[in-house]
Amino acid sequence: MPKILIIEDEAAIRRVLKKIISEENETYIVEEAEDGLEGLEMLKNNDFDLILCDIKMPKMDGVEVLGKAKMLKPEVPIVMISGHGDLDTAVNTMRLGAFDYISKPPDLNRLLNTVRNALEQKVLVVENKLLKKKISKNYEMIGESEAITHIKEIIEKVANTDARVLITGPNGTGKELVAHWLHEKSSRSQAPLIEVNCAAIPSELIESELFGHVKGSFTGAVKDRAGKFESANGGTIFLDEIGDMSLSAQAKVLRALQENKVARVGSEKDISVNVRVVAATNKDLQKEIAEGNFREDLYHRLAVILIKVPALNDRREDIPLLVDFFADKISEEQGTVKKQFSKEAIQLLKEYNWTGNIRELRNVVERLIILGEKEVSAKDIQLFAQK
Ligand SMILES: Nc1ncnc2c1ncn2[C@@H]1O[C@H](COP(=O)(O)OP(=O)(O)OP(=O)(O)O)[C@@H](O)[C@H]1O
Repeated sequence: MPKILIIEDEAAIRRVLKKIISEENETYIVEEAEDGLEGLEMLKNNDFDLILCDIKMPKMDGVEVLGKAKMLKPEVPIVMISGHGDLDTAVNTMRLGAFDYISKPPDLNRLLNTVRNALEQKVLVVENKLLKKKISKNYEMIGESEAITHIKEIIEKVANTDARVLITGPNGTGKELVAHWLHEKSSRSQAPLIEVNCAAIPSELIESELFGHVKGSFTGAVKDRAGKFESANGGTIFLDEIGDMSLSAQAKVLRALQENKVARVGSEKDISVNVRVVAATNKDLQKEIAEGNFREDLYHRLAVILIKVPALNDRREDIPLLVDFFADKISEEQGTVKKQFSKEAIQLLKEYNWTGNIRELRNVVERLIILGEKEVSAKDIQLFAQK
């Protein structure tokens, strides 16, 4: 059922809007906020499908509410309500991402049409996003820096072998991307790539997750179950965050790598598997070995080929390409015209003090696209950097 939020300080207008909308369709759920602050608070805590927002309001005006709401939930369409004096502002808000505007006093037909269209578009945007996520091979590796070129060369060379690969690098630098490329470019690409996030699985469950179990082998093992190694048979297993794996699980993985065999928890029977192993970690495994947290023999088994993915700050020359790539993707996802970034803006992004995580760059590009003018300028970036 579509949920609509009206942010409007005049109680009389709120009442009229609510009455018209609720009477039009009884499945519409209409909620009200008296000012922008209250509206944003409600938006934070609830999922709305549409917002109607007045422009002139005390505490926080509608334009500011629009900017903040777009940052919080970019997919929710916002229709501005304009009074006599702020028609120009209303027109301008469309450039800031408003879906449409209506004038006070609201014209019944125009209001209902706008509400219908906005709700339809919301459904489309969300569906589109989901589809894109599903079908897009989200694994394009952007970059022409020396470091990225070197990584691409290694991938080309080793993808089609069964050599084990250990990928290291800080969080969010593209380790998972490298693993996907290795799989996609290998002769195993028709078989599955099975990912296991070793840090996310409690240590007492990791063995059963990786190797499976037989019914009754522990409380909760209600039936036989195959593990990830078996599921990945013929393909690749990607052991992400391997530096976080317990020592006892490491011993089991070592055996699987040495013998290409696994045994389900609670069973004596060995099962042969043909799996290529790719692992990744953001930890310094040499240090973990020195501290007794990681098995040296396992390290040597895993790190036949070592790929080090650099942090974003060590490959700043790729930032313009990445910004362009993300701007493309974001406009595609939002169904809007791609925004350009001025040369000066790109330069500032190149010099920005990043944490190194590429997700941060993507988020910043998305925010700038939503809040910036037709072309994102150096001023937009300076304003952003002050916050
Ligand atoms: N070279 C690149 N080109 C395009 N996108 C990239 C690139 N590197 C990373 N990304 C994107 O950045 C995000 C983080 O990448 P990824 O998940 O591969 O990093 P990670 O190192 O595995 O992260 P974590 O350590 O958090 O698991 C993803 O959305 C990915 O698509």
